[in-house]
Amino acid sequence: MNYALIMCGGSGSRFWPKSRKAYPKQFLKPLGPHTMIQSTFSRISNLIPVENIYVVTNNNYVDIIRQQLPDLIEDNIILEPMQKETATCIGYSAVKLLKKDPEAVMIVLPSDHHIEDEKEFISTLQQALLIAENNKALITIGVKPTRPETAYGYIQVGKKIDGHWPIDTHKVKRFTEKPNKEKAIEFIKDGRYLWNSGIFIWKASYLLKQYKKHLPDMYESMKRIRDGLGTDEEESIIEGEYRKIEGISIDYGVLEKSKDVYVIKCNFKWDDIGNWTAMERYMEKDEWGNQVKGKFIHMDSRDCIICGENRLIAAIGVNDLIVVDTEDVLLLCRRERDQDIKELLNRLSEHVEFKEFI
Ligand SMILES: Nc1nc2c(ncn2[C@@H]2O[C@H](COP(=O)(O)OP(=O)(O)OP(=O)(O)O)[C@@H](O)[C@H]2O)c(=O)[nH]1
Ligand SMILES: O=P(O)(O)O[C@H]1O[C@H](CO)[C@@H](O)[C@H](O)[C@@H]1O
Repeated sequence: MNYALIMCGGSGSRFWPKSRKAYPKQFLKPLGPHTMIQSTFSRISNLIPVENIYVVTNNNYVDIIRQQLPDLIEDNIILEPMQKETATCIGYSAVKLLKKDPEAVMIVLPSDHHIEDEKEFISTLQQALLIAENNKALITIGVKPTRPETAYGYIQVGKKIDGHWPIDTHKVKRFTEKPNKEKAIEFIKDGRYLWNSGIFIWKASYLLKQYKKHLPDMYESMKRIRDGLGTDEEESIIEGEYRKIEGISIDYGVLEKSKDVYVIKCNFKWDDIGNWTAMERYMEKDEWGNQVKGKFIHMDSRDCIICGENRLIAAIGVNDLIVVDTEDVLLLCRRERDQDIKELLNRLSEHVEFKEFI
């Protein structure tokens, strides 16, 4: 059977200070009337019946999820004892699904994507499910790149698959997660690369075989978790294994290493609302190139992203700044350094007196 797994345990640090550890970006509405997790859930429920939609998260977010997704089945919340990156949350979820259904095919979805043309999205995933069900394939959805973004994975597209696959599918020649700027520019010039959308389709059993090969320690942990499911020690076994696991993302852990990765190019509009500069694609520019939400007055200030709340933001002669104002935190960041917000939060966490602001 087919299942959807929505990953919803991240803290959205690059979207700080609007996104906070206690209330991360997937629960916010940066682009419209619904929160990002609500849009993700309603989009996929057009393909996967609600009984088969799962959300993997941790205890911090359960109440928000229940409140924001009233249609999500209570038992379909998979709880991680701590955050250990995407390979861990996907592997653990695969083990849980396999316990219920040894033939489970899973669609893995982040909860912070913006997608337009939902019909095309559903139709692409439908075809991908058919391929994954019948082949030893890790399928990714690829996006035509438009800029040398360093926050994404890059897929070098290889040979087209001949045979009876229901949609144009290519072998992935090489997968490079988050290249540096130089490499990203090279990939864009080359023209044979796609971005990795972060949406994956595979058989849960086949994915775990790949863990055995490429993440053997994690695989052993997953086996012990599997054996513990349904026993009195289930909770403590899961927690113990999670403590031991060295967290890694699915991209570095499996996709960069595996020889069985395939890509389907998407024909729907896709975006990752991962950081503040993502907002520039959705905010109008004034004649100075400033993009403004909230109350803003300026003299001679250009190309700034301004996100205010209640206070008036006033600027004189500043350029290329991201300004995000909230009730208790004001962020000032040069535009090209917005990925560094993650590092800033690491530094914040070293100061006990600033803990409440994370
Ligand atoms: N359950 C679970 N979800 C995760 C984990 N890490 C990331 N996610 C989710 O996976 C998706 C993609 O992750 P990222 O874009 O890296 O999101 P993030 O970690 O919240 O954001 P940054 O802190 O800015 O990197 C988001 O929907 C996250 O909520 C994890 O360890 N467990
Ligand atoms: O967790 P991150 O940092 O958002 O990166 C993941 O998602 C990107 C697309 O959103 C992908 O491009 C990456 O390859 C990766 O899967």
